[in-house]
Amino acid sequence: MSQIISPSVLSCDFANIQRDVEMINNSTADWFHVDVMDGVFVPNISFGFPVISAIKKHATKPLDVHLMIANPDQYIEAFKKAGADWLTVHYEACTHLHRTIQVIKANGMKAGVALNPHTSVEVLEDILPELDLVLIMSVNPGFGGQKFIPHALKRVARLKELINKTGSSALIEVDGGVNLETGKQLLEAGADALVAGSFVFNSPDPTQTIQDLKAL
Ligand SMILES: O=C(CO)[C@@H](O)[C@H](O)COP(=O)(O)O
Ligand SMILES: [Fe+2]
Repeated sequence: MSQIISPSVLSCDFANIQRDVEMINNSTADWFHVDVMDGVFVPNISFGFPVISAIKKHATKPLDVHLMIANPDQYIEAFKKAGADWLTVHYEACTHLHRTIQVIKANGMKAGVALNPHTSVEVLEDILPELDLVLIMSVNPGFGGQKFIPHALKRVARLKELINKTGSSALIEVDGGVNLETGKQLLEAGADALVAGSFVFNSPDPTQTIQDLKAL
């Protein structure tokens, strides 16, 4: 199976959101990466339910929703209603992570857990068989366009070993500073899915850039 490419709509032109959604529809991208930031868990605010619903209305591919919010439990059902297919919460934002995962799945979504750059992948060992996805942050969350933190490569390799050891079928997704160079290294380390925001949307031909990432 080739890698999953999930362009981050955080970097799209919000005045032309339908155009950018159609671009992703017509590209070789697999998912839409949708970053939700609340100004509490991360020092930035992105967008909420009306924007996600608007994206869902036009998207022909699954929405991969990355919640950078405190108390995500409060909103799980609402994200399902807005159109999330994959819902990823941060380990650092959840006190009862196991319960949160069960509730996401009970609401008919795939369940993911994101790890900040400082959080050891080993903290997920015991619940890996329950997870559909682990999102390794290769930048500190909150902003697009940041520089890739190289230790993400070792983290992906360690997580891959744990996934194999526990018999989990979780996908490894990586988010932050992904381009052709870091993307290639991440795939070699064991990543299954790459998120790319500024690299796609700041390029002269986003459709081709998505294709280039898909062809790595
Ligand atoms: O979750 C985040 C940032 O917190 C990301 O999904 C960004 O949207 C990725 O942007 P680039 O680093 O690819 O520009
Ligand atoms: Fe993200």
